[in-house]
Amino acid sequence: MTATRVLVLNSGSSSVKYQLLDMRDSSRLAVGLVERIGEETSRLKHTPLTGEAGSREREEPIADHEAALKAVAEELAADGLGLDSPELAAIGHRVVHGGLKFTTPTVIDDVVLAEIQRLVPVAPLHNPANITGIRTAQALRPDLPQVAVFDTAFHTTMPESAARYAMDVKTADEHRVRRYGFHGTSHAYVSRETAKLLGKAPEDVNVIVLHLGNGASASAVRGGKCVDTSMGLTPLEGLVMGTRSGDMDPAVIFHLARVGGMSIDEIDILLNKKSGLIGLCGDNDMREIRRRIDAGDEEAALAFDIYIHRLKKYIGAYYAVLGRVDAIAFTAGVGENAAPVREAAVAGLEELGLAVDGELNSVRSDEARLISPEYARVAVAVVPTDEELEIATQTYALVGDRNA
Ligand SMILES: Nc1ncnc2c1ncn2[C@@H]1O[C@H](COP(=O)(O)OP(=O)(O)O)[C@@H](O)[C@H]1O
Ligand SMILES: CC(=O)OP(=O)(O)O
Ligand SMILES: [Mg+2]
Repeated sequence: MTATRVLVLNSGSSSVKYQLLDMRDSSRLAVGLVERIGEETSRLKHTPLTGEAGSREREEPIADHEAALKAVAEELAADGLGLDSPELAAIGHRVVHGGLKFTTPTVIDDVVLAEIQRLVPVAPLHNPANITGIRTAQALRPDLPQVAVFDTAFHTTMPESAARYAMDVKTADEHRVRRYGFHGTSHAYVSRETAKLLGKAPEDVNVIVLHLGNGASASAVRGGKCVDTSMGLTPLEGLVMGTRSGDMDPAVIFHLARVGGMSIDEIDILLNKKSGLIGLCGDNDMREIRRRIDAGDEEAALAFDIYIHRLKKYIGAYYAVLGRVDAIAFTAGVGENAAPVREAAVAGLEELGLAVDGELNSVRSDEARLISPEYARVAVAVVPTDEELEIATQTYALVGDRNA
């Protein structure tokens, strides 16, 4: 039997998203999500897509990523899609930080795993979860190729002028301090899908991709290659996010330490987990923020305005970096669903050829679509991301033929 299935694991700081795909036609056999790992009650939502059965949910304490993955394996087995299947060709893992070493998907061995471990200090919320996911999957199927697909890989084409910070070169090099960028799998997929939507080859289009999830980043993509992105050494820089501050004067940190008496670890937690939208108004979910704004809540309205102001600055900056922009693509949870964010982000930018058609913008759909009016010089699009499909495609391209 030819093994044609790939299991994809996207382990986040407190969640695991997973998909089992059949790569003969890239169809999904099962999808699911484990949330609130390590909290009092965790939730596992599993959806088999092979038969008539609908989604199943489990609410129980799931202590860590190892327990989460074991629960996922049980759910898959209950549908006859267990990890012991001979049809499984590989397991693909999202790995957030790959430094400069990993520019392509990579079969994981001890050396690769050690390098991912070495990068934990620059992706403290993400790489540890990725490592646990890999180790647990290896224990469940030691015979299978495990492939790492790195968030940083797509950004390794950035020129030094965009990737380097303006600081002492020796210190920067010694500690590998530079812009790496993240969400690269999404930026790559969405920029390609945007070209497709325009009926053009990726080489022929310049796109600004706005990946607005809980973590959020922007990228400038010229002819299919990333030339700048908003996240930096770590996923803290750039846009206002659900719980992360994004850009600020680095001296804020010295001030909080010297004058505020805070420790470095306290400041780290403050800026990564208690800032952004949640720090500004107590909520990090854009749905809740919009509901509060509609009810007249001024704190939520200011948080929204700060979020949009930053987003607009990046649109302007990347417009200038690219010189010519063919499309702006909104993606991820907020970008795909929050019409008011899309409308506000391009409001007033008609001189740049940017506009959003109110009616098109209000349509809800899972399809990639244009939301700019016919006359606009620059296409504005909503392009759903699919990091799991992209990871599965890259994984199977690397190891699929080993099994043929
Ligand atoms: N219908 C919706 N309207 C507005 N915002 C939404 C909607 N659905 C999801 N979101 C936003 O998307 C975010 C999650 O995005 P997602 O891309 O899944 O993030 P992550 O992968 O970082 O967990 C939520 O926190 C919420 O702010
Ligand atoms: C890198 C990053 O910020 O990822 P996420 O949005 O999944 O937190
Ligand atoms: Mg995400």
